[in-house]
Amino acid sequence: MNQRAKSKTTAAKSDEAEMHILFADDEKSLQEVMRKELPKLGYRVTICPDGLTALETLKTERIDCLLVDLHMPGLTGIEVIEKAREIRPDVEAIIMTANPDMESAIQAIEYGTFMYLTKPTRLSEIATILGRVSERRKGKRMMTALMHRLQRAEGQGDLIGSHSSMEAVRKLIGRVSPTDSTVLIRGETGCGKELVARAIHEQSLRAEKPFVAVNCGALPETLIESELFGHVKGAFTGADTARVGLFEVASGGTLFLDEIGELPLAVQAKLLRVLETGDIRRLGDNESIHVDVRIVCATHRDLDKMVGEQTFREDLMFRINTFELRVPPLRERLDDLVSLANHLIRRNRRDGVDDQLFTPEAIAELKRHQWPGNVRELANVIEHASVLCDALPVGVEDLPSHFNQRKLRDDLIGSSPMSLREIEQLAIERSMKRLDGNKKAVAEELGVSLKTLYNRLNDAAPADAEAA
Ligand SMILES: Nc1ncnc2c1ncn2[C@@H]1O[C@H](COP(=O)(O)OP(=O)(O)OP(=O)(O)O)[C@@H](O)[C@H]1O
Repeated sequence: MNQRAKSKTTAAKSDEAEMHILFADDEKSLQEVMRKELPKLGYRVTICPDGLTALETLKTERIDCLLVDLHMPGLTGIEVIEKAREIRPDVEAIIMTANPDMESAIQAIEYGTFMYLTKPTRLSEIATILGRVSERRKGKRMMTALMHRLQRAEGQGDLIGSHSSMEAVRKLIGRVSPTDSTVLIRGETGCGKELVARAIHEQSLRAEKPFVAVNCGALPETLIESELFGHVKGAFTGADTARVGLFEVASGGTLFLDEIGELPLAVQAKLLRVLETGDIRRLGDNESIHVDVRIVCATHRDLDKMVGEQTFREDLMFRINTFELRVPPLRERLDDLVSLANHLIRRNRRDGVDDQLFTPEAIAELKRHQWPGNVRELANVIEHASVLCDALPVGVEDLPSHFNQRKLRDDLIGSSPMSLREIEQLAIERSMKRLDGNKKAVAEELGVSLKTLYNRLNDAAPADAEAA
């Protein structure tokens, strides 16, 4: 075996010792070679003398990769792959044949075969190909893991809320999704504009194609153009390699331009041209490329006012607001707060009883808040609570300190008269209890220096404080 094959052997062993290969071939000598050599490459191997045995094995064993001969007794390699797709859709497949022909090669492509090899095949070549299969599987697994993490962080993408204003939003999404119209989503920060954009994409005919979101406000002005349209090598200082822009990445799908109001005027002009012609030009390129992308935009800014102030182009405004959709702020649909809070806590916690995830006091506190940061602010509050709360339901004491302070104020207003000193001691006691006696955190929460806190604790219990 050559050096390259050797290095692949090591990689396979460390990266994916468990890749299970089914080798099917009626040639005895090849069976023996594979039985001996594939384990040396770090793979598990099952040998089958014909296609039917291969199929039976596929039903009972967790096979990751098929390495099959084209012409075998019983079933051909192509037939094995075709049937394998029904049993294990994610199985990778490699065909080997001493008699290659165009028809079987085309069929192999149709069934998503990874490689069509002509015999005799060197072992080093097989080692390299299996290494690539292993890499591909690793990439797929990583992608699945990332998707899970993203879903855990962002939720399943369900649009929660049964308030009439949300029902209206849902209805509009249903109407506009199947069309290719450009949509402008308006709403305050954190109210769910991106979630609405995703819903439009998912209910559209483009659902299987990419949904690409770009925050126009988060990119430096110098980078926006190359980010959106791409650039050729050497287009500007630092452009060492060519880069594909997000318009091309989103090809066939939806491009979500978040915070469109932040786009500089020069880029607004270019965007307008792209929307009118469907053609983009990479920076530094003379050729244009036609792209088929649906545009959905969002903003929390007053674009009409910006048009009046000439910071947003009127013609672009007319182009993007073919269809407008307003997502209501959370304070206008507080009836949805409980279902949202329940949904959000389930991103982090599985324990507790479904309809008792918050105490009535905690819900009352949450409902009293004005939520300037909307659902995103609520999501942050709930995340905070889910970390602090030992066992559900979440109580007022698990909410961030400003909720507690409001509770303290209400308690004090309703209590019998107290001296200022008593009120101060009460506030300290509450914070000490809540923050497990962490004096630094207590001082921070109460907005006093650590020294002042120690003085007050000394005033209350000189002997204890000295001992501490
Ligand atoms: N109706 C909803 N149901 C469930 N989760 C929601 C809802 N609305 C918003 N969220 C959640 O709140 C967070 C903020 O939502 P999103 O990013 O869609 O808001 P946005 O309006 O696009 O924010 P920004 O203005 O900052 O871009 C996300 O975690 C999202 O999953």
